[in-house]
Amino acid sequence: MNDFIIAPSILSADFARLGEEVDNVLKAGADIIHFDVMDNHYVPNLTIGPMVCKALRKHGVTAEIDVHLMVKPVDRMIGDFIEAGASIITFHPEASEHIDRSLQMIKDGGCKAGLVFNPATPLHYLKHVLDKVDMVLLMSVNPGFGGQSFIPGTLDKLREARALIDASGYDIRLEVDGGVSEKNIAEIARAGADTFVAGSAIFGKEDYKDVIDTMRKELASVR
Ligand SMILES: O=C(CO)[C@@H](O)[C@H](O)COP(=O)(O)O
Ligand SMILES: [Fe+2]
Repeated sequence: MNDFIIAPSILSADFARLGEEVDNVLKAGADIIHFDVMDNHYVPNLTIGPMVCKALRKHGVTAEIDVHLMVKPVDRMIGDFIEAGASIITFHPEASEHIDRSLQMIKDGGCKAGLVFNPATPLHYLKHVLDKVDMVLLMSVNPGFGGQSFIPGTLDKLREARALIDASGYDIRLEVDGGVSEKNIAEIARAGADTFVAGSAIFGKEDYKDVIDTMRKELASVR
């Protein structure tokens, strides 16, 4: 896997041609697929569930599927996504009654586990579960919709999260989600992110390879 991971969010893909869209974006150089699950309860939008994840696997997708759960309660969905072929499952700490248990359920199912932090959610939820976390995802927009603008304060939070992860000694990826594009990806990487979710910036363009190549060129200037 690349040092920097580009994870297109299929929220901005054409759902009527989802299998083809995923194939195309992977062929264009994406590393993994970001899969946004919204329940119209934890967030004010409704998207896709485990059946769609399973369908992508059946279609032949072998890349990692990074499932971002924006649902409450969380635990009921974890088993279904493990069974559906998820590779990484992340959830928001406010949406789980028992964060340690939810993380353990994901790990027991053989998936990588992660916590997602909304722009105003403090990082302290991490402190006692660092050993169970493979991914820290910082939201750089309020969750619920694609196509929003990157909240600049996320850069400081990324620096804080990077320091915390490095000090922990654990192998934890730092992902950022919301308003990421070829224009700001280098600055975001310099703040400490290594995994980049981008929905509208990729699927909003005709040529996915061109955007992903530009993102990689920008990232190459960072390291
Ligand atoms: O989780 C979410 C939104 O809640 C994201 O994954 C969005 O889908 C990102 O879309 P862009 O901001 O990149 O358009
Ligand atoms: Fe997401």
